[in-house]
Amino acid sequence: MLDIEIKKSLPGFKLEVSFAVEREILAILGPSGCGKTMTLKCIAGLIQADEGRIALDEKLLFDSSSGVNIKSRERNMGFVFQNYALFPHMDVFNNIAFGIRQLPVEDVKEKVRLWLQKMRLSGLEKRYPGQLSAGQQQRVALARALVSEPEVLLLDEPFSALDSIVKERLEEELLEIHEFFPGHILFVTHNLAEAYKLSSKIAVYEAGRLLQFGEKEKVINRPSNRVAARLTGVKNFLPAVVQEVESSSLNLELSGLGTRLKVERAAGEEWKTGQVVTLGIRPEYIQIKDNGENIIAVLVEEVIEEISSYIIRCSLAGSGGEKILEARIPRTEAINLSRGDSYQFNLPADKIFIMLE
Ligand SMILES: Nc1ncnc2c1ncn2[C@@H]1O[C@H](COP(=O)(O)OP(=O)(O)OP(=O)(O)O)[C@@H](O)[C@H]1O
Repeated sequence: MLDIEIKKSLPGFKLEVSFAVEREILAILGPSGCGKTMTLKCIAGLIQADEGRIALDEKLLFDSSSGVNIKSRERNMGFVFQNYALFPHMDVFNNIAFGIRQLPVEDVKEKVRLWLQKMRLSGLEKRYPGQLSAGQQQRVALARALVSEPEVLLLDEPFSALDSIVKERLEEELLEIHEFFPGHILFVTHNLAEAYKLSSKIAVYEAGRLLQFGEKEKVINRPSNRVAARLTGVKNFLPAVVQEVESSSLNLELSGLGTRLKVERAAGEEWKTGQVVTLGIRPEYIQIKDNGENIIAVLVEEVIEEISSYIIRCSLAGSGGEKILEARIPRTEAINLSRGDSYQFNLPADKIFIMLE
């Protein structure tokens, strides 16, 4: 287990996070400047936290209370930086060999050969970083980080500078690496789709704080608060009042509209009749349907065509254009909508989540 508790203050910025990962891929997701890179650097020992504790299984790497601070190079971690940070004056072979240069020459050759092969770099060992494509440079950076068989792989926006085809291939390679890499992988991203595709857990950051941490399904489907919801792509928030609390569901009334909606109750959540809440639903979970439960009348405000879906912005009927809902409907659904049309949406009870704010 990699167990992390970090506090670090800089002028105008404070990072305070704690979480633990267990040999899985964790995505650290959040907007620019929220402390994602700083977290990786503290874990790697490249910068020192002011307070806290970092433990890798039984081994204490950092502990401010007992003064433990293991040197970066002794932490057994591989770090891949956003801009690859390859040594420009070294060829591919020597870049990859850098972290194991203390080993006997034959061992170095064998290990580098293995990683050249694994990362599809065979034949490029004599090239310099300036003679490689961005994707090749990133594969060298990954090989360099993994050749020393680290226990932790830290990736700082590893794919952000790549075009979508190269990025997709490298994402698949990362998933393959994970199959034979027995350690922990932490990767920083501000791309929700990438976080969801690659990780099993997601940590959502905002301004140096951890807003939510957990299984990716839970983070996506049950955001803990409005900011975490927004950061994970939820567009729809509506005020409501709890009308009835049943064992596995709740009945809500949309404030100011009187529309009743049924919501599945998540395990462990306690709600009371009369409580004012905010209801949230992701645009892709809204369906076009005019019968069954949770049908809501809307007025189309805007239709945007994307490659695979229509983004439909609507106002709730009776709200005077005040309450807006956004739906993402697959283009496989034959719809013919334009601004001003009246329509009906279905908000599935198991896809709505509710929050106190
Ligand atoms: N050496 C430093 N001295 C002072 N402030 C710093 C230093 N390094 C980073 N910061 C500040 O700390 C905050 C967190 O930076 P960090 O690089 O961790 O952000 P990030 O979430 O990785 O952002 P991005 O996605 O833009 O890389 C930012 O406000 C940044 O300006």
